Amino acid sequence: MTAGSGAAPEVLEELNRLRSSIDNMDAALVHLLAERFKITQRVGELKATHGLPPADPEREARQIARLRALAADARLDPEFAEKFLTFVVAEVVRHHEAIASERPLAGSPVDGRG
Ligand SMILES: O=C(O)C(=O)C[C@]1(C(=O)O)C=C[C@@H](O)C=C1
Repeated sequence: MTAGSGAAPEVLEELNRLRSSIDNMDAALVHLLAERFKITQRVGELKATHGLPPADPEREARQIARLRALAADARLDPEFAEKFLTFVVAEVVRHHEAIASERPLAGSPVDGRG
């Protein structure tokens, strides 16, 4: 059964209005994430070039604490905010590791500059 079938027309209109806002927010989230990944791509290249480790657990701990506080203020479940950040950062670290495995270190004989 389709959501809302059999419901009054005004209920279906309200459902459609709400869904339209959800679609806008989902689009905004995708664009925000795409911009975040563009920046982390540059971070990954910087780290790989200079031999820095892909993950920084202390930075992550500070980000989690900050996001949990922001979530609580915004009445979003802090557990959910932490899970979301952890999920995103795990993907970023995976990208960082891939970049590091492809890219020579700055100053190494194969970096093309030495
Ligand atoms: O800030 C960094 O060092 C990053 O590589 C970015 C980032 C993030 O996505 O926010 C990813 C991995 C690190 O463990 C911490 C943070």
